[in-house]
Amino acid sequence: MTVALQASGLSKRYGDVVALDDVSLDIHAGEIHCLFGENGAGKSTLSGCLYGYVQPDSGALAIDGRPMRLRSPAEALRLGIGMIHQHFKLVGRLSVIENILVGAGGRGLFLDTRAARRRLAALCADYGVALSPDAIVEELPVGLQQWVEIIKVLFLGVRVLILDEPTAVLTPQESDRLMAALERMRDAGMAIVLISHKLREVMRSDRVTVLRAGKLVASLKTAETSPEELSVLMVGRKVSPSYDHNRETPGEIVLDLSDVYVNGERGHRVLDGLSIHVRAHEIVGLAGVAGNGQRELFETIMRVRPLEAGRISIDGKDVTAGSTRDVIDLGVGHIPDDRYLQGLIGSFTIADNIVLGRHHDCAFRKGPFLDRKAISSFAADSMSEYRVAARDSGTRVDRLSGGNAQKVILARELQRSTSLLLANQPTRGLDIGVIDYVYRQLLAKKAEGFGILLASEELDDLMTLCDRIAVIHRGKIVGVVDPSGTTPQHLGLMMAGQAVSGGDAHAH
Ligand SMILES: Nc1ncnc2c1ncn2[C@@H]1O[C@H](COP(=O)(O)OP(=O)(O)OP(=O)(O)O)[C@@H](O)[C@H]1O
Repeated sequence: MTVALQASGLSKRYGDVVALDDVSLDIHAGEIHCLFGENGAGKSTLSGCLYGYVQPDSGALAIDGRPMRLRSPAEALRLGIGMIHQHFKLVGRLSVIENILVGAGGRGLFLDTRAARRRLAALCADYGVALSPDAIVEELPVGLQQWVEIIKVLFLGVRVLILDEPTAVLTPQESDRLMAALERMRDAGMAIVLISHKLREVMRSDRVTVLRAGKLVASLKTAETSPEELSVLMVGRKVSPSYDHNRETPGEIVLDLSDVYVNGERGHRVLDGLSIHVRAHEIVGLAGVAGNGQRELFETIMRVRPLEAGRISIDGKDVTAGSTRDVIDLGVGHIPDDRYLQGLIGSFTIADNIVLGRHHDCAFRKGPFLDRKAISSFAADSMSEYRVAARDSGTRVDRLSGGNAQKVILARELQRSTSLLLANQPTRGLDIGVIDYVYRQLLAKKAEGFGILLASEELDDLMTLCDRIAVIHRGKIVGVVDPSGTTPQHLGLMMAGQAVSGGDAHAH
């Protein structure tokens, strides 16, 4: 097998944090190579070094056997190395073909539009993607936007493609399609580097490299390892948990939406007569393909969006005309699906993010002033409880790894809520050890008497945790199922609007 990309002795520090510690590995052509490891283990830093985005403090790279220094991503692209990031780098208001031409033009290639359209059509046919060249990128569902990114890079003829948690934003069906496409690229001789936290994807790779605390702990042929061995290598223990599912009788209704109609920014219906309720001691799942109104539903409950019609009450109080502050004051916690847009202020410290919205709390004030000492010590306790890996609570949140940033939101929202928790994709980007922790936290809150509304594109989350699962399609609840009486396949069909189930969102 030819080595397409070779790293030797890569090390990188950020202040006191050793993000990479003397890592050497070979990436072969014709191979899907997974990078696996806990949140903060160094996967993004390593892939950044392979793509010229991060400059290592020491170590070397060789491409096709020739020593090379990658000073920038543009240089990496010129040498045939492309990367797909978690946050897409597309121009939303431009069309698919315009985005592709911008990418190609940036590399100094002249491409006439007709030839580009032909090439786009051929690539779409090859990978079975239905992408119209004139569609406006921001109007496309996330799964297709990701394909624009991928095709933009394939246009440049890359031989090494690095993908940073590409399936985190995809439905199970879309993830499957993407994995199949990566296998085709591999079969065509490309080298694929895939960062993933999902064991079922990792097990589809050819080789897996496990990182722990910046060190390479193993580089194995996937066929010769197992999910159990990988989780032991990754976190130092076996993670194949079973959860205490206390199916107590649900209590009072803590959240009640009836016949809610909401319009989006462009005047179109985003919630279309939606009704759902959640009781105390109950976790209600919300299953749906991204973009079917989940985010709008959470924002509506948080009173960020105005209602056209309908009623919302929380803990028996009508909040239809209320404000976000009113909702927070009723003890509602909200874990949003986009941690950087809605959940955190990147330039603030961990401590300031953990007490965000609670600055008036007397526990954090000394007369008219903020009690910095109290805030720091509360934040330090939260960090150890939620295992946020960072030097101290004065670290800026935009310096954290994705999973650790998510833990900061969880710490804040789980601690400040008292009755109702709204969780939208709470496990996105988390490693399996942390997911296990989050599951236990949510079940503990349920046992305490919380009502929880949980949206997740990970059907495993819903099947494991929920008492009922409501399926949302085009802004409506199209059915409610008991997780023990359904299968992921049936849920998938309901999510696509192709199957119905008995019951409505008000059924228990
Ligand atoms: N720009 C930066 N400044 C300071 N520290 C950083 C920076 N980038 C990364 N780090 C630190 O380096 C370590 C490795 O981070 P990295 O993002 O590579 O981890 P990861 O394995 O990709 O994690 P995740 O699975 O959570 O995305 C972490 O402790 C992180 O906080």
